[in-house]
Amino acid sequence: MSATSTAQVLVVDDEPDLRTLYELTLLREGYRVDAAGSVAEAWQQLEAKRFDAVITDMRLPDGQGLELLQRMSQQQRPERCIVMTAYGSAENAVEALKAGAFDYLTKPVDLRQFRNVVASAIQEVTPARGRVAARTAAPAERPTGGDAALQRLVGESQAVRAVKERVAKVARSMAPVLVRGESGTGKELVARAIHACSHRADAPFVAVNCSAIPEALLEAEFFGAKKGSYTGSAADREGYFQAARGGTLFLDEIGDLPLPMQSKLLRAIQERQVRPLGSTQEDAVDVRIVSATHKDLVADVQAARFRQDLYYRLNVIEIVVPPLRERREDLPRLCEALLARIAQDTGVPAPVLTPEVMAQLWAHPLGGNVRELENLLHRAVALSDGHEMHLDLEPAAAPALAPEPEMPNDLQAWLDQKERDVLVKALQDSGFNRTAAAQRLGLTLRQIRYRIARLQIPVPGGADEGDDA
Ligand SMILES: Nc1ncnc2c1ncn2[C@@H]1O[C@H](COP(=O)(O)OP(=O)(O)OP(=O)(O)O)[C@@H](O)[C@H]1O
Repeated sequence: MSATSTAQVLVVDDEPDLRTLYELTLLREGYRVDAAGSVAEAWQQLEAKRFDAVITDMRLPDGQGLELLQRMSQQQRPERCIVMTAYGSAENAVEALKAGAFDYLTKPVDLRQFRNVVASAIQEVTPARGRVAARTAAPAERPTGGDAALQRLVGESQAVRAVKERVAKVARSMAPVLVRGESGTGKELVARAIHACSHRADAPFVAVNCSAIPEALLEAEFFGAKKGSYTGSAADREGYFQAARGGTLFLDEIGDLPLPMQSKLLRAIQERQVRPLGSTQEDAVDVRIVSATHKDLVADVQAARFRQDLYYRLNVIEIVVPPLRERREDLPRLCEALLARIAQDTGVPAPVLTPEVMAQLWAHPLGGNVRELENLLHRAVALSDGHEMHLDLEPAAAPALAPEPEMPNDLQAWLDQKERDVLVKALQDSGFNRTAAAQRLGLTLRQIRYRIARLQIPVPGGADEGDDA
């Protein structure tokens, strides 16, 4: 507590009474407090010194709190910024988080919440080592567990690197994150990495698969239940929100949450309080929400299957995890990492992955993404007779030639498909040696490259890479 007691806070509000109320509340917590009544005044103070946290009202006489926030982030100011928004203006809160606010509070501000939010903002700039050390060591602020979690996300493709950079960047705020991507792409790994890179890393990470919980139990599972509040509840029990206190709550398959539960979740997020089933009291909760879906939630919102306001709340920051077919260059690294993991789990040394097996994998559609790859390798290891590995793939690794239609109604598309099928087959047969495939089809290397690029056929190394010699 001694580190936080010297923390410096700047309060920006144009209403003198409220300003005094905030100042007194913070002084009582042992912070040093300065105050400003406008954007200009706040900026003057910020130019004169550094603070640990800035708390600003949204509407100020000479501008918006958001402007202050944007200016601070442009200048890479180290202060955590908390924004106070009018009740019901979800847009403002979301805007503020997107602009880099650490957190927001809705007015009228609940002082207990106010103290909690300021404390967690200050705690995050002031880890145990003390404030000065934390500041000078800004780039190392992320705990090393975060690096390990990022490394677990194997891949050096541009797409995966972008995901990792975004994870490291967004981990620091409280803003909710929605992770989108097909099944098996690694969304949960991303969520875990966000947690591990955040200052919540020492608190729990609670993963919930929303589609796996019977509807009747959802409320009790999420918010907890008092003894006897429903049939079979023999003791008080915590919900996920309480279990994740101080940490991260990962809501997987959020698109499968039934509408009534969506409303309850929205309320819990907005009010930061949950009421266990059968209880008269609300529990204050401090959790960061990371959710994930493989669905098109925008379409679900349009079809009234998903609440728009909840979508808006969850999707403050979006991370899209690309399917494996868009980052095939990661395959060798992924295979290596997955085989190492399998070897560790089974205690059986991993068999050698031959270039033939690699070519087979490369040509396989892998619609189930990394999870499918993992299963394939598991099976291959189990079936391998020792040294070399063999894959047991479905025969139709390449799309089979379609039966000839009587009359295509789009000739070009039909021809493209034919050409694609032939090229894929020739490439596969040659182990993805483009020179050999071209020769077989009577094309030059240049011609086959052009066709591969035009038809967007995924090949090892990409269509523009050099020769396959
Ligand atoms: N980039 C990666 N590096 C290493 N392993 C990965 C990677 N992506 C996914 N995996 C592994 O693939 C499996 C599936 O990943 P994960 O559960 O995170 O996917 P998901 O997108 O959450 O899937 P679902 O939508 O089906 O829940 C896990 O065993 C995970 O460890």
